[in-house]
Amino acid sequence: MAEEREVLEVPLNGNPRADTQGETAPGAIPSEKSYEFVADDVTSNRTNSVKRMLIKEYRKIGRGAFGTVVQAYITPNKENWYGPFAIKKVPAQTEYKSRELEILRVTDHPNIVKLEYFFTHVSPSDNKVYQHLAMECLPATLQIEISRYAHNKMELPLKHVKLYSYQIARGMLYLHAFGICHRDVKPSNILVDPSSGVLKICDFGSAKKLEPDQPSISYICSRFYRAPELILGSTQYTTQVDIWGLGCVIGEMLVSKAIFQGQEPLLQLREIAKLLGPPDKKFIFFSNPSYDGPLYSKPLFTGTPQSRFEKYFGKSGPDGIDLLMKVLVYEPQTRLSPRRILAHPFFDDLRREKYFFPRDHAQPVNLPDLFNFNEFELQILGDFAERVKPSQEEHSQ
Ligand SMILES: Nc1ncnc2c1ncn2[C@@H]1O[C@H](COP(=O)(O)OP(=O)(O)OP(=O)(O)O)[C@@H](O)[C@H]1O
Repeated sequence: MAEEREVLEVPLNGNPRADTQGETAPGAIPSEKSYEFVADDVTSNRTNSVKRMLIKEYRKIGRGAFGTVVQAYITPNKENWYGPFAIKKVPAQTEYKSRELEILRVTDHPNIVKLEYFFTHVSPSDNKVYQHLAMECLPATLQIEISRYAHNKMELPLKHVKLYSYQIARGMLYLHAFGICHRDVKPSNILVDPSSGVLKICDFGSAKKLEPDQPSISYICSRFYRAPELILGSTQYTTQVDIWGLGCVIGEMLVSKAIFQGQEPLLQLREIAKLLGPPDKKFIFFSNPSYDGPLYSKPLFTGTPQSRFEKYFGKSGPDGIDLLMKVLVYEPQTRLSPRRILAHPFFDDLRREKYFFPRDHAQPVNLPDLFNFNEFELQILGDFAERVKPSQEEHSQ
């Protein structure tokens, strides 16, 4: 999947070359305090070449359950600095290969974070070996972006919701075509550049290539974003668990808070039933024949699910409500597929108008390229390609 590309040598204060797509612009190395070390076996993910490199780490930009993420620059000769990168450090696995590295090595897509280098290094603080994944660095996560608006008692503008939702779905179209299920879709695992509108899915630490008829553990995914079949304990789930996560993320962008906030794992299903209505007994049985938890079979609201969706997500308009009602569906096989999501009228604005207003910008900015599909994506889209792409007329506006 990943194309071989020429190694990128970006001069420290120079402009990145025009063909440096995916490489972060260098800028000047910050003068703040840094931690430096030499790594002997830095592999370039683009060329597979292995070099001894000097790494300069600046600041911690993320912390997860398993490791930390730092901003860093890398050089083979102290003259040409590459970066900034986000280096994710996780304890090196000795007994089995890291799935995150395996997946990032083969993925190559505008909406999937790009791995540039990887290496192992012994941490001086605990003498343990850590795997280092040096990825392109984006300025924010969707969680940060949502909370910036919420802080000012605002919600993300609808155009931004569309722009971000579309790119998540496009990333999923690509991943799911390979059977890769992310399994931890949530706003803090979605990177964004709010000034350009570019979005990339990150954190493949829980991801797995699902094989038909092979069971997978159900205890994955952060609680608020877990698909109903995972809550019920299904071990035969599909990549559609990510589509549920996408629905939760779209809802969260609209209302500035997680839409299903179960205080305990099984109460999560109750939160879902408050919007969707009671889950069907057949669905529960198919998800897990030995499920013996609460069924929430009594309606928790009066009126129709449609009226609930309208009440929760009225801001998204009829198209947004229609999309959410087709994504937040109990039965995974009925949930929309990524290509049907991309073709949904909710995204027609993106096909019609080529600009958006980033936060705090009075002037419009061009949308990132949302329709530069490669041959592989066109193949997966099939007949849908014409519905997803802007029509020639719209394009020339
Ligand atoms: N490429 C990147 N660019 C900028 N920030 C990043 C990047 N990758 C990760 N981060 C930051 O680091 C945080 C943690 O990264 P990541 O989710 O990959 O680690 P994790 O240990 O799996 O975390 P968790 O346990 O929360 O899922 C992200 O939420 C984000 O804030």
